Amino acid sequence: MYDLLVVGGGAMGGALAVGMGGAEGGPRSIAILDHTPAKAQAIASMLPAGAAVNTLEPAEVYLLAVKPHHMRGVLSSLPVGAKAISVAAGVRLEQLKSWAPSGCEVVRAMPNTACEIAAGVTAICGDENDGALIARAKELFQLVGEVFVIAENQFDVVSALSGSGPAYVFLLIEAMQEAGITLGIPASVSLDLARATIRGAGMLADSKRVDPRSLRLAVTSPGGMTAAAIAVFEELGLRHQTLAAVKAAAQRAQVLSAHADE
Ligand SMILES: NC(=O)C1=CN([C@@H]2O[C@H](COP(=O)(O)OP(=O)(O)OC[C@H]3O[C@@H](n4cnc5c(N)ncnc54)[C@H](OP(=O)(O)O)[C@@H]3O)[C@@H](O)[C@H]2O)C=CC1
Ligand SMILES: O=C(O)[C@@H]1CCC=N1
Repeated sequence: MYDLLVVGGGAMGGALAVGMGGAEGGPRSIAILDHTPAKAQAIASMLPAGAAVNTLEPAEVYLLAVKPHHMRGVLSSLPVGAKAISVAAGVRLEQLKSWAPSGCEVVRAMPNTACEIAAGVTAICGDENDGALIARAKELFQLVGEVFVIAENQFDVVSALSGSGPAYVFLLIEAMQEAGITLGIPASVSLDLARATIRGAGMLADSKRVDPRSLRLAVTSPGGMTAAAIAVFEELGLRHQTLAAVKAAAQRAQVLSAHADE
C-alpha cells in the first residue's frame, strides 16, 4: 500500500508530489496517476520513492488534484472506505462526499504552487467527524508550507487570496519587468530586478511580522520617488482593483462548483 497516491500530475498535483516527496519525514512512498503516463513518470523520477501508476492502487491517502469537473469521476472510482483530500477549487464537501463510495472520508485542501519548494500556504476544511483525516492532511501540507484549518464557508475567499495569490504576484513581476523595458532597461536585467525585489520584500514582510504599511512607509520618503509612484497606484485604484479581482475569483468558485455537478 502506498502512503500517498496523487491523482492528477498537473501543475498542482506535481508541485505537491515533488514538495511532499522531497520533504524530510514525508510520505515514504508516493504514487502518481495521470491520464498521460509520461507526466506521472516525469514526477515520479524526481522523487526518492515515487512510482507512476496506471490505476487507483491501494493507498493510505488519495490526494485528488484533478480539475473540478473531473472530481466526480475520480471520487466515484475510489475504493470503498478510502480517505481522500480534494484540492479542487469550489467543489464543496457535500458534493465530494455524495460522489464517493460508502465509508469514504473526504476533506478539502486549498494549497498553492509554492508548495513545490516548501513555501506554500494551504487552507484545510472538513466535517467535525473527519478529525483524524483533517489531522493527517495538516501533517502532509505542513511538510510543504503553512497550514490554516478554516470553516468551509470561508474557503472560496481564502482560495481567491492564497490559492490564486501567487498568480497575482507573478503578474506584478511581469508588469514591473514591462515597465523597466518600456523605460529603457534590458529585458533580462529588468526581470532580475523585479524578481529579486519581490523576493526581498516578501522575505522582509515575513521576517518582520509588522503591519505592512509601516514597511511601505519606511521606503516612502516624504516628497520622494516612491511617494510619487504610490500616489499613482492609489489614484488608479490598486486597492479597488485588488478587491474586485479577489471577489471575481471567489465568485468563480461557485460556478466551478455548479459545473462539477453536471
Ligand atoms: N494550479 C494551481 O495553482 C492550483 C490548483 N488547484 C486545484 O488543483 C486541481 C488541479 O489543477 P491543476 O493542477 O492546475 O490542473 P492541471 O490540468 O494542470 O492538472 C490536472 C491533471 O489531472 C489529469 N487528470 C484529469 N482527470 C484524471 C483522472 N481521472 N485520472 C488521472 N489523471 C487525471 C489531467 O489530465 P488531462 O489534462 O489529460 O485531463 C491533468 O494532467 C484543480 O481542481 C484546481 O482547482 C488548487 C490550488 C492551486
Ligand atoms: O485558478 C484556479 O481555479 C485554481 C484554484 C486556485 C488556483 N488555481
